[in-house]
Amino acid sequence: MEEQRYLTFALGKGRLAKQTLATFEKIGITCEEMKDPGTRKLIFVNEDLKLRFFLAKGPDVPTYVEYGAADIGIVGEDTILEEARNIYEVLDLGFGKCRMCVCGPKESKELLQHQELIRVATKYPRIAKNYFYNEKHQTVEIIKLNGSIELAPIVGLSEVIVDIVETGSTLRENGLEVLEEVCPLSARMVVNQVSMKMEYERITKLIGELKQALSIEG
Ligand SMILES: Nc1ncnc2c1ncn2[C@@H]1O[C@H](COP(=O)(O)OP(=O)(O)OP(=O)(O)O)[C@@H](O)[C@H]1O
Ligand SMILES: O=P(O)(O)OC[C@H]1O[C@H](OP(=O)(O)OP(=O)(O)O)[C@H](O)[C@@H]1O
Repeated sequence: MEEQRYLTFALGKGRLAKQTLATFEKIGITCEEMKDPGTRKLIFVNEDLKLRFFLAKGPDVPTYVEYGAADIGIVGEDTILEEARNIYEVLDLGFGKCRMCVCGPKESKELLQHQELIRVATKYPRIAKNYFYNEKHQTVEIIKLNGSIELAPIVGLSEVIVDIVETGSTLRENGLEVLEEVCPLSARMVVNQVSMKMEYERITKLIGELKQALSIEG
């Protein structure tokens, strides 16, 4: 019998990692070594199940999956939209829920309503551009930042931001508010296009098990 090849998973390192591992545990996929917070190891193997896991920066997950270095990835919908890679999005895992929003001081609401040429600071230039240009047909100046986005309107770098809102506490503590909602977000499973064909049975079985464990309909 032909030996089964390893299925490789790329998992986002940050906020989603813990829940992703907990979800896999529910369907009997464990990787104890990976849970060691002190480890500097980057890749983990489950010999029995013929699975490999690695942790990567969120925005790199779709890249690994597109090139086939990973068969499967778990990453936020925001990252999938921003990276726009050729990959299949196969499952909404239902955790990591948050919203992509246009935020700012309440005075900026009027600037949005009057379609003024405003500055928009964001870590997500593609999502921001799509929202303002294709959905709202508003010309804006997009300024790319890499973090602490809420600072931008406070220090006068931009009139608004496009950023993730979860509890809303970062906005509240900085005197900002949600002005418009761009889209809801959650963690997704993505699959390499060739792997989907070559490993169809294993991957669809995995999707079925995850759906059952997470009580996802359909
Ligand atoms: N409050 C939140 N802030 C940011 N992301 C959140 C939040 N709640 C859920 N998420 C989801 O979790 C994913 C991972 O978030 P995380 O902050 O760990 O990664 P990142 O923003 O890509 O990394 P980094 O903070 O290292 O730049 C996001 O892409 C998003 O889908
Ligand atoms: O609505 P909340 O629950 O307050 O969460 C939203 C905040 O969390 C994220 O920032 P993160 O902590 O990832 O830091 P960063 O801004 O440096 O990316 C996001 O960019 C918001 O700033």
